[in-house]
Amino acid sequence: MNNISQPFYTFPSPAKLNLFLHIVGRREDGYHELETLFQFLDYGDLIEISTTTSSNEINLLTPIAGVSNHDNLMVKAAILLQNYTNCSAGAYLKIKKILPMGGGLGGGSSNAATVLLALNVLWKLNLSIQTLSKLGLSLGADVPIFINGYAALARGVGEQLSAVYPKEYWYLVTKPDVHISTATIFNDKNLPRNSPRLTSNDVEIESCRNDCETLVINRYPEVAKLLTWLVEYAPSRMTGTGACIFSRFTTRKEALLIQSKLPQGIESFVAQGINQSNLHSTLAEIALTIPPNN
Ligand SMILES: C[C@](O)(CO)[C@H](O)COP(=O)(O)OP(=O)(O)OC[C@H]1O[C@@H](n2ccc(N)nc2=O)[C@H](O)[C@@H]1O
Ligand SMILES: Nc1ncnc2c1ncn2[C@@H]1O[C@H](COP(=O)(O)OP(=O)(O)OP(=O)(O)O)[C@@H](O)[C@H]1O
Repeated sequence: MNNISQPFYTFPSPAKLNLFLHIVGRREDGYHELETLFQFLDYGDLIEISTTTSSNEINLLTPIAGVSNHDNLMVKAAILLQNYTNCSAGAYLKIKKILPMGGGLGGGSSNAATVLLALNVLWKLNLSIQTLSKLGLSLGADVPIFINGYAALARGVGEQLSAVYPKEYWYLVTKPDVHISTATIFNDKNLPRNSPRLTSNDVEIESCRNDCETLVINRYPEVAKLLTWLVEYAPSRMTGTGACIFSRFTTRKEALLIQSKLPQGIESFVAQGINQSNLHSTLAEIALTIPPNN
C-alpha cells in the first residue's frame, strides 16, 4: 500500500502547435536548427502530484501503455530535479493522458515541463525559469517552450525564445492513424534543411510552412489523404514532425461543423490557440494555497 498523506494537486499539461516550422541548418551533433512559431492550445493532459518527505521515491501511479515508468518523461523530470537540487523529498504522480502520442503536439515534453514546474513549487526549490529550461532541454527540445509558458518564435533547437503574439484562432486538430517518430523524420536524407533565416520576428504565418510536411506526405499516404480533405475547408498544416494536422477557424462553431463532417475513424479535437499556457496561471494559484511548512 502507498502511504499518501499529502493532497494531490492538479496541473494542466497543454499541447503546442508549430504554426510554422522552418529548418535552417544542422548542428555538428546532428540536431537541426529551427525557426518555429509555438502557440499553446487550451487542451491537454492533466497531471496530479502529491509530495512526501518520508521517502525520496518517485512513484508514477498511472503508467502509460507502451512507455515504461523508467522511460516516462514525467519520472525522468522529477529525478533530474531531485538530483540537481539534492532534494530528499519524493512524489506520487498520476496522469490523465488525453493528447495523442507521437502526434507533433509535444505531449511528452509538456508532461516533463509540468512536472519540473510543479515540483519546483511543491518542493519549494525556487529555481528560476532559466534554470528549469536548461534542465528541461536535456529531456527534449520542446521542453523549454512549455517551461517558458508564452507563445514564442523559437530558434536554435527550440530553446532561444522571442515573445510573439499570434492571433488566437480556433483549431480543428486531426490525427491520421499513423505514429511518426521525430527521429525518423529528422534523420531522413530527403528532409530539406536549408530554408533561409527570417529577417525579422514579425512574420506572416501564411507565407511560412512546415519543412517536414512534404516528406511526411510522401512517406505516409494517410497524412496526404487527410490534408487534401481538410484544405478544402480551411487553411491546414502539419504540426512538428506530424502526424497531427491543424485547421484554422475564426470561431469554435465553424471548427465543430467541419469536425462533424470528418471521414470516419479520424481522431480529432477542437481547441483554441492561446498565447499563455494555462499551466502558469494554475501554478500561481496553487503556490498561494501551499502551507509554508509543507
Ligand atoms: C519537431 C519538434 O516537436 C518541433 O517543435 C521538436 O523539434 C522535437 O522536439 P522533441 O520531440 O522534444 O525532440 P527530442 O526528443 O529532443 O529529439 C528527438 C530526436 O529528433 C532529432 N531532433 C530533434 C530536434 C531537433 N531540433 N533536431 C533533431 O534532429 C534528434 O535525432 C533527436 O534524437
Ligand atoms: N509522459 C509521456 N507522454 C508521452 N510520451 C512519452 C512520455 N514519456 C515518454 N514518452 C515517449 O515520447 C514519445 C513521443 O511522445 P510525444 O507525445 O511527446 O510525441 P510528439 O507529440 O510527437 O512530440 P514532439 O511534438 O515533441 O515531437 C512517445 O512515443 C513515448 O515513447
